[in-house]
Amino acid sequence: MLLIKQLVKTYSSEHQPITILTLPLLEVSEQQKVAIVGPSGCGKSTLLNIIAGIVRPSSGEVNVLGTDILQLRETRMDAFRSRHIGYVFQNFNLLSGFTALENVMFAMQFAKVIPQKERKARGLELLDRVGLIHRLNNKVNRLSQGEQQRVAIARALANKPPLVLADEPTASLDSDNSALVFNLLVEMCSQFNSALIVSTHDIDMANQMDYIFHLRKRSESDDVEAMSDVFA
Ligand SMILES: Nc1ncnc2c1ncn2[C@@H]1O[C@H](COP(=O)(O)OP(=O)(O)OP(=O)(O)O)[C@@H](O)[C@H]1O
Repeated sequence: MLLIKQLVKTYSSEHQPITILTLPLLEVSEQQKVAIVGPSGCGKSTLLNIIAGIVRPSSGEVNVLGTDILQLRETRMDAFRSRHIGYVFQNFNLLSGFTALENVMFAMQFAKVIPQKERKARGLELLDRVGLIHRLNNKVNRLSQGEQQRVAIARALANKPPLVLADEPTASLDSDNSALVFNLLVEMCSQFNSALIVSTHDIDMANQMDYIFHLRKRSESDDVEAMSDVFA
């Protein structure tokens, strides 16, 4: 389902390039649930954005569902993502001028995986599933933070994606909503047979996953060590 090999992400800075992520190997199988944990700045969001094809790595291999996504140009990557990957962001990333139902429907219209005549029924079913059937015609900017994240979960699962990514999906929520939203995300991925990769600082949430992947924050001494390996 997902295979990452020898991944490196480097950003250029004023003085010298800074490597913020190195990842020799990460493999996720179908329907597996994986937590990515690590200190702030270790590259969790960057890793998820690389898997989603939003950020390009400096080197390495990223294979999603048998496709080498680094070979896809931007428009083909957008189409691939919309069909195969659901993404739940920390700050929801909903279209604020539109209703809950419209947000879910737009995802289906763009991907064209769900036949047109089934889209409305599926949107209603998903919003019912996340407990928002009474809010479906409300503009999302009028919804509470927890409600907005539940719309985002419904949208992420709208196209029955085999892979769902979630970047600290409960970071903007209070503790009651956090548990509710996280459990909903996990349950819905199980229900729709989607693999889930979630970055989180919350160890209780990470412990609910099948596997915890620890990312270490890189330090300047890592680069010095790497340089001395090269010159050894
Ligand atoms: N476009 C960019 N240009 C330069 N540096 C960047 C860029 N994007 C991210 N970084 C740096 O890369 C590092 C990793 O960032 P990232 O957001 O992936 O970390 P994170 O583990 O998700 O952090 P947090 O837990 O705080 O959200 C940080 O030091 C960040 O400043």
